[in-house]
Amino acid sequence: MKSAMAAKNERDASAVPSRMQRFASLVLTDDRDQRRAITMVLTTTALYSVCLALLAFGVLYGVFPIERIGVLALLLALAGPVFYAIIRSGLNLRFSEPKLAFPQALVAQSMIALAYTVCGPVHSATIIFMAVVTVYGMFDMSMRRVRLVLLYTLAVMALVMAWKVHTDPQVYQGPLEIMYFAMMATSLTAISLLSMLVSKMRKRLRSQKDELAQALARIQIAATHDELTGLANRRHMIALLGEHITRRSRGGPGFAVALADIDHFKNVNDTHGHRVGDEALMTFAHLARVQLRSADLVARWGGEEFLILLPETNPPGEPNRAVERLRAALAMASASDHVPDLRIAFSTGLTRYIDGEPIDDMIERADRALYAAKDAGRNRTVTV
Ligand SMILES: Nc1nc2c(ncn2[C@@H]2O[C@H](COP(=O)(O)OP(=O)(O)OP(=O)(O)O)[C@@H](O)[C@H]2O)c(=O)[nH]1
Repeated sequence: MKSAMAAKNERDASAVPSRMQRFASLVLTDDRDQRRAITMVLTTTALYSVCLALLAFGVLYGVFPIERIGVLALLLALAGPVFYAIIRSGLNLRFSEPKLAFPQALVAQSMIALAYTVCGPVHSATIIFMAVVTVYGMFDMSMRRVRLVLLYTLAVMALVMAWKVHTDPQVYQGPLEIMYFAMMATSLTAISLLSMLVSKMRKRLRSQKDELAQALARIQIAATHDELTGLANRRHMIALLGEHITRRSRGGPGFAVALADIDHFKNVNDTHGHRVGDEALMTFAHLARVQLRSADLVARWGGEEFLILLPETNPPGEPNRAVERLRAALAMASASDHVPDLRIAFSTGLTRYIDGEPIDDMIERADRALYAAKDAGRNRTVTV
């Protein structure tokens, strides 16, 4: 069996980030979205490195002279680090699309167009990289931006091809260039259409995810709150009491509970109707929120009964004062807009939590105190 010390050391070790994690934090940052953006830049940088290696290979075997590819090589070497620096510094967060997929796609297509003009006999092979860029954009660009990148690419390539046919007809032969352009336009348009479909699907998925999150939040509120008064419900209050008991067992503050029951509530319903009765319950809930301390928690325990959790804060006796403040406020306030003269009062059973006792024992004691308050003439607090 592991010693307590060994287990503690293990826990401590897992809390300290490993060297690898620290390196990843440094290079990729700890922000999830920024990490995704940087990962994309690093991937394209790797692709640019492969292109640089291919250029070096071409120069080495005399496919094209070194002076012709100088500018392209410089751009390929700079593009990745420049985008990395922009994103790593957080400058990208100022833009509407922080991943910078759109400008990166435009830069990539421009470099490929440049490669097309300098790669001599292998120029037609560079077109394939344009398809790669379009596929990349699929996951991060809106439909509008995919369309813009396509139009930009086709326009630039039409100009580049026409210019090369005119200035270097030996290598860039008119009929062949027309065929290359047609093949490129067809494949890029097809990929862009697919890209737009994916973009549409992503948008739909995102809105469904948002709707689900909202529905979940609504369900959580419905499961923990009372519909009429908006107060915590009995189930939620039991969970809150459990949390306070756990905190207390770990040396946290003590607390008291007050079980409050509206006096002669049946009369309110019988005399003025259920709707006015509901309004009276809402008035109680509203004033409880306003009059109790911010740390106090109120729940509708059932019917016209409410449970107030009163954490013990200095000075002692404060819980009782909070309840009496609520009593005084209710005595002054109209309980219903429909019956302006209607006032409601309540009786309270108040008790402190005794360390180690089960929740039910404390509630039972508060209930007994509540009955004693009713027996003693109502509209008062009995503390046990
Ligand atoms: N309008 C309304 N009435 C409710 C609701 N829940 C419970 N009640 C009513 O609350 C009344 C409770 O009546 P009783 O238990 O006899 O208590 P009481 O009339 O307040 O008498 P004491 O507690 O002895 O002062 C019943 O008439 C219930 O119908 C509710 O959500 N809305």
